[in-house]
This record gives sequence, C-alpha cells and structure tokens, in this order.
Amino acid sequence: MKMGYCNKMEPFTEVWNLVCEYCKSKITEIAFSTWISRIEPVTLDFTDGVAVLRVPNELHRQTILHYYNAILEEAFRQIFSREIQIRVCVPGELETDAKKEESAENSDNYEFTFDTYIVGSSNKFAHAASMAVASKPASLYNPLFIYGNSGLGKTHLLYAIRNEIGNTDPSMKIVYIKGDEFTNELIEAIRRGTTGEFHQRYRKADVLLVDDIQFIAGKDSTQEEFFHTFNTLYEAKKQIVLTSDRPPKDIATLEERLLTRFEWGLTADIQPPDFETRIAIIKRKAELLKINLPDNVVEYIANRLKNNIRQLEGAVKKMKAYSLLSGETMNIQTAQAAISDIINNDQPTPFTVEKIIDEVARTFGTTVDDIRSAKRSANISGARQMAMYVVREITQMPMTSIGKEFGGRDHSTVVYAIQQVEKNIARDSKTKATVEDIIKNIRDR
Ligand SMILES: Nc1ncnc2c1ncn2[C@@H]1O[C@H](COP(=O)(O)OP(=O)(O)OP(=O)(O)O)[C@@H](O)[C@H]1O
Repeated sequence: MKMGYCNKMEPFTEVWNLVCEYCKSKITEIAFSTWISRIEPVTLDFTDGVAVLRVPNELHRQTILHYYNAILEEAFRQIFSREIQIRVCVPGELETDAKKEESAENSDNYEFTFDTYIVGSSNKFAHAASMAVASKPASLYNPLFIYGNSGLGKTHLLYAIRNEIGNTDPSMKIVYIKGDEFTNELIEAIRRGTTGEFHQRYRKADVLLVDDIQFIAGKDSTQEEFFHTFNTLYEAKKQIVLTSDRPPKDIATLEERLLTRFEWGLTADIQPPDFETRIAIIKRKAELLKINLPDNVVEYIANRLKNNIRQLEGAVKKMKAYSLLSGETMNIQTAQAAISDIINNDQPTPFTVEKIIDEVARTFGTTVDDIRSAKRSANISGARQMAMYVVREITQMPMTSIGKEFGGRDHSTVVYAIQQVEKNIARDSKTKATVEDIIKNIRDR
C-alpha cells in the first residue's frame, strides 16, 4: 500500500486511519481500544521522517513507547515503504499547544489594572490612594508610598497606575523601575561614564514608579542619586510612587533626608487579605483562567493560604495545569496537591556565597569581581570585609572555606576581616544597620 504525499501533513487523519487498520489486525481489540484508539495524530513530516502523536497523559506515553512503538513504526513502513519515527507527546508540550497555551496564557496574563484588582478591607486605602494618583497625577499625594509584605499586590497597583495614566494621556512619560535595578543601572552608568543619560532618563519622567525602594537603602551613591532625582521631579510637580516591604522608618539604612521625603506625601499599607477577600480573589482568578472551581474547593484554598495573594493565584494556576495535563477534576484532593506544591516551592532558596557577595557589592557600589579580586582600594576592601562577615554570619562556613571563596585568601585574613566588621558594628550604629539591611535584602530577593 503506497500513498502520494506532500511534505508535512497536519493532522494526518487519513494516514492515521490506515495505521489504525494495520494495528487492529495485529493486536487485541482491548489493547487497541485502550491504547491506540485514544491517540491523536498531530503532524506527519516527510522531510524529517517523523510522525508526532498526542496521548492524554504520561502513563499513556510510556505504554506506547514501551509496547506499541514498534508496531506503529511497522504500520508506517507498510504504508509508505520508508522509515517514519514516532514522537509521542502529551498535552501542553508541542508548539501548537504552546501557541494555544500562549493565547490561554495571555488570558492568564491578564493585565495588572484596577479592574482586575480585588478590593477588601486589607487594601482599600492603598487602592483608593492609587486610583486618586492615577486620576490626578501629582496633585493629591506626592509621593505615594505603598508598603506591605511580599505578594500582596504592590506591583499590581503600580502597574495599574501606569496603565491608567498611560491610557488617559499617552503623552505622559511614565518610568517604572525596581529599586535594585536602579542601583545596578547607576553603577553601570558610572562605570561607562554615562551618568548624564541616566539622569535624563529619570529626571525627565512625568511619573516615576519605583518598586521595592528598600533596595536602595545603605547604598551611598544610589541614595545620593535618588535624592536628586526625587527633588528634581518633586519640584517640577511630577508624580512619584514608591513601594516597599516596610514603612520608611523601618528601612534601617535609609538616609534621613530620604526618609523625610518619603513621608511627605501619603503612606498607605497593604495587609494580608481577610477570608472574604481571599474567596473573592480565588474566584476571580479562576474566572480569568476559565476554570470552574466548586465552592468547597475555593474555601479549602482560602482557609489554607492566608498571607500571600501570589500563592492564592499560584494554587488556581496549578489546578488549571493539572486539569489540562491529566484531565483531573477540581476537587479537594487536587487542591491539596496544588497547595502542597506551592508550599514546598515556597521554601527559601539557600543563601549562596555568590548571592551574598552580589548584595554587598551593590551596597558598596562595586562589583562581585572586585570583591573577589586582589584590589585594595578602601571601598573594595571594606566591601570585601563586609562580605566575609555576612558570609560567616549567614552560612557559618569555616574560615578557610570563606577564604577560598574570596580569591584564595588565607584563614588569618578572614579572621581579621570579621574582627574589623565586628569592631565597626560595636562602635557605630550605621554599620550594624547596614549589616541588617544586607541580610534582609538577601533573604527577600
Ligand atoms: N487585590 C488583588 N486582587 C487581585 N490580584 C491581586 C491582588 N493583590 C495581589 N494580586 C496578585 O497577586 C500577585 C502578586 O502581587 P504583586 O506582584 O503585586 O505583589 P507584591 O506586593 O508586589 O510582591 P513583591 O513584594 O514580592 O514584589 C500578582 O499576580 C497580583 O496580580
């Protein structure tokens, strides 16, 4: 049996019917109906000699690969008198699926707007203030300082402000930046001698939105730069919105002059959502992801994930993924699995020496390479001593191993460095605050 063919068939139903006929003649009816009849033909590519088949789940894939691969290849050989290799995929794996997923994703990736923000007692003040700022930039609260723990919707509000202002007045120059990126960009600009461009970018904004401003604290040149940016914008009556995980007064190494400025406008906090708000959020996320969650499942999730909206959203997404991949229904068992995945994934990542040196480098306005190098300028030596101290504090690594991490320095150098930092901590509160902020930033990152 031979067929004329073009290079790629998508899907290849006719050919597939022939393959099925062949298999039926070789295996039992039960085996056929259990395994072969549930295969979906996806593409047949003659150039590569590959047939892609889709099966409902991983177990099915493994069975086909182990027990039916040979017979399927034989069927193709009979039909085309040539070798065709079989590739078996499960839903979600293929490009076509990727595209479908992408469009589904896009609907998942709903925009961070005021429309998609659920308001409850825990966030209504921050929400109202953000709406006010978005409707009349720089006339009501300037700066607006929003703070709250991770995953409670600070970034969502910043984006909502950006979207709202951008839609109302597309001519507005809106700049969004994260505090640590601001630091990185500044260090880079100083290194390349392009600070002029850096100033322009931020000081010419109509609206400046800085997420996680706490990351600039303790970093002298960044704070200096931000101070001037702030003043320029404020005096030109431009809107500034800042977010942080703490209120200004709790950012230990924030310069006094910045602290005062951050409190000039309005400070609004976001607390963890109450039960009703959690229920509303889960339902809304499920609706946006186009999945149907029974009320008992919604309540089950709301009773277990209380402090972080990102996790609530993660649970709903996980449930959708389970249902797409294995056709599982939305019940308490699936919710249980989704939640335990999230809680397990939520374990803090271990502190690596790299991560620690990176944060210290940022704080001192230098680089990881410099800290690990033999350079001896005061700032780099100070950063190196601090990095050794923090590595010891966090990891309890032996001194000799710490030495190796810092360009092969010996035990006594590490001991000396740590003693120096200890002395500084004892005699000035700024060093102590710097250490605390560095450790907190490493944890939060
Ligand atoms: N009130 C809300 N209504 C709807 N979705 C929300 C709400 N609050 C947070 N979310 C969603 O939760 C997720 C986490 O929110 P977001 O990233 O804004 O948190 P964050 O406070 O900026 O956290 P981090 O400090 O870790 O950056 C986002 O997907 C956001 O859309």
